[in-house]
Amino acid sequence: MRLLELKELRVGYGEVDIVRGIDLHVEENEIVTIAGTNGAGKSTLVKGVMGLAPRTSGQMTFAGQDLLSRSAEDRRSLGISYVPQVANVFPSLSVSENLSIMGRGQNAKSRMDEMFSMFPALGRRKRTQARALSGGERQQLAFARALMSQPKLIVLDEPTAALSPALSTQVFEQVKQLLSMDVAVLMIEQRARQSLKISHRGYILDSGKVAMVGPAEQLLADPEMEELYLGVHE
Ligand SMILES: Nc1ncnc2c1ncn2[C@@H]1O[C@H](COP(=O)(O)OP(=O)(O)OP(=O)(O)O)[C@@H](O)[C@H]1O
Repeated sequence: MRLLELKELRVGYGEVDIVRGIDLHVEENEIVTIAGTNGAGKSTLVKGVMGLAPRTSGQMTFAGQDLLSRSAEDRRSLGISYVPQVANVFPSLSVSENLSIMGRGQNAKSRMDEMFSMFPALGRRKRTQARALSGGERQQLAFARALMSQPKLIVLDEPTAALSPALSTQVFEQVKQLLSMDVAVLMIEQRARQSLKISHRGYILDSGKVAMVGPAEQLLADPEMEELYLGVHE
């Protein structure tokens, strides 16, 4: 089933449209990469999806329900979780506290236990303040927080941005594992090659528009893609 569907989406600040008519979709249990040039509008696009941009127009549905008319909070309640690039954990709270404040209802405790089995490093550091975690552990905590509400789609803004190549490889492995939790992933990445390798499909943005789109293996094999959009960060 088609989860997220954007048609002719435009997102802007003030007078200017940064995202200028984008069609994009994410199916259930699919990993989709958004890559492209600096300033192409990748973060602005996902802020538009999450209801965090000042001006958004076009069509946007989630599991068939209109998103544009809903608040950011309602969008999360429908089953979309967002992991921003920065400020994605509370540094002064412990690992457990970071998770428990995201949990709702009676399932919160068992969901936390699931998170600790999925991310054993967090299970070993339950009482540690988030600010004392390593970069990789902090990113795991950000994922775990986003998963607490049992979303159907998780939106990641450059999850490997501040990480070494070795830690980035670990993060990509963890993103792949999310599929086993029945979660689809929409991920912005500068490390486009690595990201496409674990994705089903990709969208390459340039100046607020989709420059290239297709199955990940097709994009990886495309000489134009190689020349224009790959290789800078790898
Ligand atoms: N809050 C804002 N107000 C006005 N303009 C903004 C705002 N945030 C971003 N922009 C502008 O929107 C354009 C696209 O930014 P955006 O962060 O979406 O690009 P990006 O593709 O995610 O880039 P990067 O890969 O560098 O993170 C940039 O020209 C940026 O200056």
